[in-house]
Amino acid sequence: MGTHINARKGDVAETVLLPGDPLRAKWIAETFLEDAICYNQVRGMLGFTGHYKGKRISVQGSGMGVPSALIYYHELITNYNAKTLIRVGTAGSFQKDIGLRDVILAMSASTTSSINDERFPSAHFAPTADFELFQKAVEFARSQKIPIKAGNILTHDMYYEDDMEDYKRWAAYGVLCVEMETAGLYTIAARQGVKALSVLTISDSLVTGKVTSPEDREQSFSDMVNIALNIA
Ligand SMILES: O=P(O)(O)O[C@H]1O[C@H](CO)[C@@H](O)[C@H]1O
Ligand SMILES: O=c1cc[nH]c(=O)[nH]1
Repeated sequence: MGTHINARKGDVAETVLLPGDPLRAKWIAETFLEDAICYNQVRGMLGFTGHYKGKRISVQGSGMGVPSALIYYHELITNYNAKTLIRVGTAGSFQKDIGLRDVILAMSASTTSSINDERFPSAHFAPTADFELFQKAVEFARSQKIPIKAGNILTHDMYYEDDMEDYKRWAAYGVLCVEMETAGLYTIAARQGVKALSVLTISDSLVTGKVTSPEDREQSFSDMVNIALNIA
């Protein structure tokens, strides 16, 4: 039914959690969802649908970077009728008071991606979170005493830069952290009239050089998943 997601129309829930890593999708489905069924294996980009507290939820890997992620966001919205898209991703800290495993809500996403240059020649669209989802996430995190920070993040096209000190330009403007998909998510959500929010966990720090393990990135960070599932 889709080029990159091969499922039947009703196989995907209206609410979809979106990690970049397909194995994080599998871990979320196996750890948090009841009766989870795998609906997609095309290119190994696993997608599952199950139930959380009685609500039908899907979780779909999206790959790394805006071009890959937009393929999955587009097919989920236009082929499978997804209405609420919540990214659950990792990010690198730009600020010294943001450390490993801290949870970040992306209110907006600055970007080095050129996806909107054609849409808005000589102008700049500001990709922004859905207010209702954002507000619910803040309320849920406070109720569970999960510390969060919220603000502008950077969606970068490159993980490895020539100058790894370049982050300081963004940090000076208060940008909290870097990842690689949210600006694409907020842009397509705005265009298609659906809700989107990115909930991120800091997996490494560009300030201190500290990193988490690959296993951590795949299989931990349950605070962000709990936030995403409970606002879904
Ligand atoms: O952990 P995920 O969701 O993949 O997100 C981050 O991790 C990847 C880079 O390691 C990029 O996709 C970036 O956005
Ligand atoms: O894109 C990303 C994701 C995690 N950490 C980074 O430094 N960059």
